[in-house]
Amino acid sequence: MNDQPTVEARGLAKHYGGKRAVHNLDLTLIPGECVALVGHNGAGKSSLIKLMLGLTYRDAGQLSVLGHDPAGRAAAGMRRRIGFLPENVALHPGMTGHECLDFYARLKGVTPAGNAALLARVGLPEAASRQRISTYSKGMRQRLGLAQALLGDPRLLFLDEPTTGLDPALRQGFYAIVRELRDQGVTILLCSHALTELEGQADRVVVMNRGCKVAEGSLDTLRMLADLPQRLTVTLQTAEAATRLCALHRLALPVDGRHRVNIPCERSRKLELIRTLLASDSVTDLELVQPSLDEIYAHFLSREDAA
Ligand SMILES: Nc1ncnc2c1ncn2[C@@H]1O[C@H](COP(=O)(O)OP(=O)(O)OP(=O)(O)O)[C@@H](O)[C@H]1O
Repeated sequence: MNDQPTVEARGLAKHYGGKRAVHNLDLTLIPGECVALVGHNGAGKSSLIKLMLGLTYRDAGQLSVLGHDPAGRAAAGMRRRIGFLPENVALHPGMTGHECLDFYARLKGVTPAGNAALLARVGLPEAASRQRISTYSKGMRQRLGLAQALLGDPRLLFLDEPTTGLDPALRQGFYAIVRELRDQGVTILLCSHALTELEGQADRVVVMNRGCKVAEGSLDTLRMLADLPQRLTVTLQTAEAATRLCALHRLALPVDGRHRVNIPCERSRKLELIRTLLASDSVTDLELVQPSLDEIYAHFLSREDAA
């Protein structure tokens, strides 16, 4: 597999009037990786994608996409090798799925010969592709949007909130296609707010806030960097034992009536605490709960806000 970066950005910046959308951003994407771009609304994710697509021009920095400056003269050829699924994909309601895909194939300058296979690949049955888009469910529209993004076998794929509104089965199907593409060497940049569903899907996560990259790494790396306390969920035999444990750790009393107490615990003190708890006869169960991805994400954003 070719390891030349698909995207290389150095000190990238974009302003809209006085408003900072992307600031001093460095980013490298290589073939065969799926990178998740996460951040609050207005963090600059779409602005970054627009720069990489050559839809807007940077104010500062260097940017190379598939070996070209996306704002340069040779960019049209480069764009043919990029697929883009916008958050709100524009599909003409009066067209059938087939007609719509043919239309986008012509726009992109690729042959529509493989369109039927492409529709089958994204799970849009032949009969459905002959229906008008106005009759489509959200899942069908999203699958057609993905087929549009896959036209011309792109080497680089931008997916903006691709799973919003999809049921769990469709989401799984969607990620199966993403994994297949990644294994074929396609670079995938996926914008998402749904961090929990990225576990096992994204090789790397880039966290953006107010136009800046504030953290980057695999989910495990981000977990380690955040170093948030884990939590021990302890189940006790009696309400009295639960009350005593709460008092010992200065915690609020359990409210679910199941004698379960959640004790936050620093990684370095975990084993000591577990040993003490196991020595007590009143403990009937013990579970170690890791900080959720949403908590890790909130940690990086709050750290930046404080700075
Ligand atoms: N065309 C534009 N004109 C003026 N300001 C803009 C324009 N596009 C984006 N912005 C501003 O740039 C900042 C970054 O916006 P952007 O759409 O890139 O964020 P985002 O992370 O994609 O948000 P979301 O998750 O809501 O899609 C915001 O403050 C936004 O208001």
